[in-house]
Amino acid sequence: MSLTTGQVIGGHYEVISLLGGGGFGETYLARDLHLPDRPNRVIKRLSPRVQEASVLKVSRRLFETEAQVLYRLGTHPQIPQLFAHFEEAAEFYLVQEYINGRDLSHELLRGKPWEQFTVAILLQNILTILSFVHQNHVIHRDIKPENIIRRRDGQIFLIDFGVVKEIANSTAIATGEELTNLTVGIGTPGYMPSEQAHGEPRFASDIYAIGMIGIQALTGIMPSHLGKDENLEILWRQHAPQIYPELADILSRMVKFDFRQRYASADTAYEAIKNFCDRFPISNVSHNLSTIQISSHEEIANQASTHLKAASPSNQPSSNRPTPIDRHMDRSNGNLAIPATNLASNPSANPFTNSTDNPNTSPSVILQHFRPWHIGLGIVTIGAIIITAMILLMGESPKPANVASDAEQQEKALTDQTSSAQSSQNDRNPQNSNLVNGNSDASAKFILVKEIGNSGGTVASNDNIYGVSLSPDGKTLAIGTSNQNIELWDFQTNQILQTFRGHKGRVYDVFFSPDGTKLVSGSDNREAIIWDVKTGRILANLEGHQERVYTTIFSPDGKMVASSSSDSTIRIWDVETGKQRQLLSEKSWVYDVSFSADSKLLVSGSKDGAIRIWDVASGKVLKTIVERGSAVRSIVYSYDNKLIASAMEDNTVRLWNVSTGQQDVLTGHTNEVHIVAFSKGDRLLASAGADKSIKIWSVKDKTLIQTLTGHDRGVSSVDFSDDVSSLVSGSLDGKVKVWQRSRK
Ligand SMILES: Nc1ncnc2c1ncn2[C@@H]1O[C@H](COP(=O)(O)OP(=O)(O)OP(=O)(O)O)[C@@H](O)[C@H]1O
Repeated sequence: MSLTTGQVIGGHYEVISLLGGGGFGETYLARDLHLPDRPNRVIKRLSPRVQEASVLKVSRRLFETEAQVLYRLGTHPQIPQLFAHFEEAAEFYLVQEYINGRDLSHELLRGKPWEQFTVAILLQNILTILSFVHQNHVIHRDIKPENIIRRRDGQIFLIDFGVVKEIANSTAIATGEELTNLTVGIGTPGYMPSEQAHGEPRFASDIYAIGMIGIQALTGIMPSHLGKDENLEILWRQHAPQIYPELADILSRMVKFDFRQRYASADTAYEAIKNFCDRFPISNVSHNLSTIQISSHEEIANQASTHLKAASPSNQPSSNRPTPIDRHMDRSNGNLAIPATNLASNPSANPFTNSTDNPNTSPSVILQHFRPWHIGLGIVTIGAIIITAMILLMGESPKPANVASDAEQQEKALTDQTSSAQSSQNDRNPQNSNLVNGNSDASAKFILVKEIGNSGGTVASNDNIYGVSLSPDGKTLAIGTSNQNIELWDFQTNQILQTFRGHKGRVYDVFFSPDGTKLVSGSDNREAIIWDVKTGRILANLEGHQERVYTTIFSPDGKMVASSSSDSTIRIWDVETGKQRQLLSEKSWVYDVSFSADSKLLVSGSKDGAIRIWDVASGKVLKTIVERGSAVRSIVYSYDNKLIASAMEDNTVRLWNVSTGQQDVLTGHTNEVHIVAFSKGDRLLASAGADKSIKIWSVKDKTLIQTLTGHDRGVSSVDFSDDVSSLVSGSLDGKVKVWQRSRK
């Protein structure tokens, strides 16, 4: 007989409602009357079918054993905690933590495939939990979307261990060859491999189930609707033609018919996905004023290694169960797994719509992110400002440690300023024609003067900066962050001015309109948004991209926005109406685009190496400069439109002559180059990327002037101030550095 609402069991658990019932009993939502705030609990009732004393004795022993396993498993931050177990009236009860959220079946919608890196992150997340489960000698045996709950704050939980059994044979565990005798009938068709269906589940059976969830996410097709080939392998790849073959290979291996051909452990499957993410960074883009780079592998590695550490049994003794604060901190990892598709199509599924639930916004959590070194950083920053001020007063230039000696070898740089460049600068932004052109000093160099955004904002130490953009008047700095926020900072006083909240994914790009009144931004959640800078109001949601948006830029006339995406399209939008004007189709991810000064042309750079010039009005390709080659991470028109600079994955920077197609190859970076930016007037070119350095080049001489070092991770974005007195750099290290040009 079922329990009824209001019934109290175990002396203090009051039944609220029936959540469900499986072959082993029922599951109820209840509240604990003994605790002050009467917290919700999940109660599982296991009813032995036979009430004979001898059978009950065996059942009791099994229940006791299983409860001990569940206590252990519940020490993982992504598995519900087991609070109690008891027997009442010959029935067995488990009292578990209630996970307030929705299971993944609400996100894995038919016909709505997820973006591949979102899937990769989700799989890594689940595999880290599975690693912990397997280290505890447990095969879950029923991993499916219904048994993965996403809590309201975004964290993923693996549930339904009612069917798990401890595996006795520990020697077999190491080989992955163990059997268990309590398995028949457990599992769900579609997610259950053949060996499990035949009563012989293995650790690799759980890997199969996770692989099938990945395939479901990538194809939008229910596993039971997928066919099999003559070798009984799942036929699925043709349903996800857009994904990297390398990722497809990993998924195919996870779901191999023969369990011996699957990954040997959750850890090895996890490693394979991690390596994939390392090899294929999500995106890197740049444009003519502000530039961005997304190198998700670094984040994924960090997040996942955090999970793996947490997953290690030695790190998870029950006495060390994460505190509520730990769990808050852990939430940010779960956040990344939110499917773009789902969030866009089903806003109610967004666990962050309730801002009070977002741990990143609560002062206590911001305080949690505060570290002693922030004080040190503040002192260093203040010191740097004072020293710089003294230097400027005395007309002296320091030789900071982070300015490489090659800068000194390039003393002759920054010469030969051409008047044509000056006039093109003025053409491009007439209201700025009286700006001082900082290039008149032939020996000027950039030195680090301060860092922005380290206190008072929302950026935590493990967040990444993807985009920086200086307003045309040089007073405001916009920062696009991995925590989904855009921050506006007073560039002079280093005070935060505003935080724009509205993106539901990592903000990959930010860009001011030419008059500085608007900002456009793009995110990995397919969004592009135009904001009113003064009020922070959303002026337009630019809806259409099917995958992450790498670049969002205004045309120099301020009338259009161009956006580029991993959906292999470039879209041109009307700023006034927010409507799409043009859809330009590429053959692979478009990392970056840049407008010509007259707003009539657009140059694009893509993952397959294609560099094309498009006619904005007609949407036609006017010229293909390169058809295939090294991936182009960033592309930018010079202000006089005579040159195009590109940042390449082959560690080079290239300068293309637009009329002849000839190129100069600038070498010096020791890793992928992710961004390039011309200074106004086209005398300087800044490049930066995975080698953590920023290089300043003389455009005329094609020589290296200076190398700026100091960032701890890849540099994602750079922007010159219009008067070329400052250079701002943002990095995956979560820092924004300001480099000022000083007289020597
Ligand atoms: N710890 C939990 N927190 C929140 N909801 C839970 C928790 N455990 C189970 N649920 C929810 O309770 C419902 C019933 O769960 P249960 O585990 O009994 O699954 P079932 O599918 O009905 O049975 P079976 O165990 O046979 O799979 C499901 O909707 C599940 O999402």
